[in-house]
Amino acid sequence: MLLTGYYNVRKENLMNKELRAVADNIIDAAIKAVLPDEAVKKTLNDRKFDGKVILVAVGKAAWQMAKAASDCLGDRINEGIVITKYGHVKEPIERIECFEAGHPVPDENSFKATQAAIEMVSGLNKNDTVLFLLSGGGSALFEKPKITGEELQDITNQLLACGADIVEINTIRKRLSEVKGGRFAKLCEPAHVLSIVLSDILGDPLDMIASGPACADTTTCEEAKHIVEKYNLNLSEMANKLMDIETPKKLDNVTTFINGSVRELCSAVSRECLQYGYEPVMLTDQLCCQAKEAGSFLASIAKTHCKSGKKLAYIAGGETVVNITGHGKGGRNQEIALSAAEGIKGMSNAAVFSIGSDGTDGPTDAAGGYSDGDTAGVLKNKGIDIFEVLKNNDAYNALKLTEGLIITGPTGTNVNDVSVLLISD
Ligand SMILES: O=C(O)[C@H](O)CO
Repeated sequence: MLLTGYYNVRKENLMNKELRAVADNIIDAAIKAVLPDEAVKKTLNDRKFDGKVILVAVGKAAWQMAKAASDCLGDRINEGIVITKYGHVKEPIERIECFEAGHPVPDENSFKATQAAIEMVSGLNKNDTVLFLLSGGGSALFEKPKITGEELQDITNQLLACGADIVEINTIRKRLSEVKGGRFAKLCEPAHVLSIVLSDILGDPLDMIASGPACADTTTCEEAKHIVEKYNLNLSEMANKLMDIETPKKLDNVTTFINGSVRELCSAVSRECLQYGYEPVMLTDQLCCQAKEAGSFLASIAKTHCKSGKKLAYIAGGETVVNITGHGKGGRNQEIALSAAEGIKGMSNAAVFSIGSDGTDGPTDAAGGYSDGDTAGVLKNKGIDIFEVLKNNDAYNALKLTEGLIITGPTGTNVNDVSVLLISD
């Protein structure tokens, strides 16, 4: 079954149907290859548990990870809880209560579900295990704030708008929370926490992924206070005081396995490109520049190699950023595809696609975008200027007109983004 929505839409605007079909097939297969199921099962297979097993799964991939654990351990799991984003629970899982909650800003359901998880892990003893399945998105979904919910939402909005990176954002989040920065593992004591983590942060800093609820914190009060000052954050007296309280620096009850990251996504894309006869060239798995720059860069590579007579696939994994200057609709992957469109204009053998592996790019229903040599011309004929669209951050509406949106729905995984330039012979 194809995850991508391309086959459900009209295609007459697209010049290169073949490249689009290849792109869709690569995306479909690569996402399946980075679903967390096999990695979760591999970690759990043959593992012996003494006492109770309580499953707590948190993040955008929580349902998928919990389902894999449940398929593997069956009734060895006593009870459990899934806390994931709205629309991400696929079906009930036996013995496991599934909650959906707010992302990227936590909401009442995040708080309610987290309280239920805390109650589930309290009163356990030394022989019991908390099976903690963690993926990105967890910072918003898993939260019991030390300040009011309203203030936490306000500070989250300030952090998301001020240009702070995820490490800075999560350094602050940890101090405002009863569960982040290793505090959830403390709440599980004396039970053992077996933590399986899917990374959505470049370089896999364990204590930063979903703000590290079961990981000793490496950040300090000084760093937190510096971030407050740097971005001129508006904090209440209470929130300011919390910046002075240290998080756990050592945890004795946790074992952690990292089971997937953007490297696996890039490798999966690479393997799929080979299947279609495209020689893969891995540019980076640490892409972190402006989305627009990444798109222009891929287009420049196309200019150099489009006459090589070879089938080539240039792959860049990571997570780009968008500086919001307009009021349009879009996401970083859609901006990459659209900004590449101008540079590959008129090339009959080049296409660029870019997707978020979780299936959500920005606040849209698209996972990312696709453009080829025809995209810029189609938009021009409709009187649309790509530079103006990018200035207004409106890539979604432009790509919709060229049938360049890639729609997968929630995928069940979350290992950053991948962008690909395809050049056919
Ligand atoms: O939840 C979060 O904090 C981000 O997705 C990074 O892991």
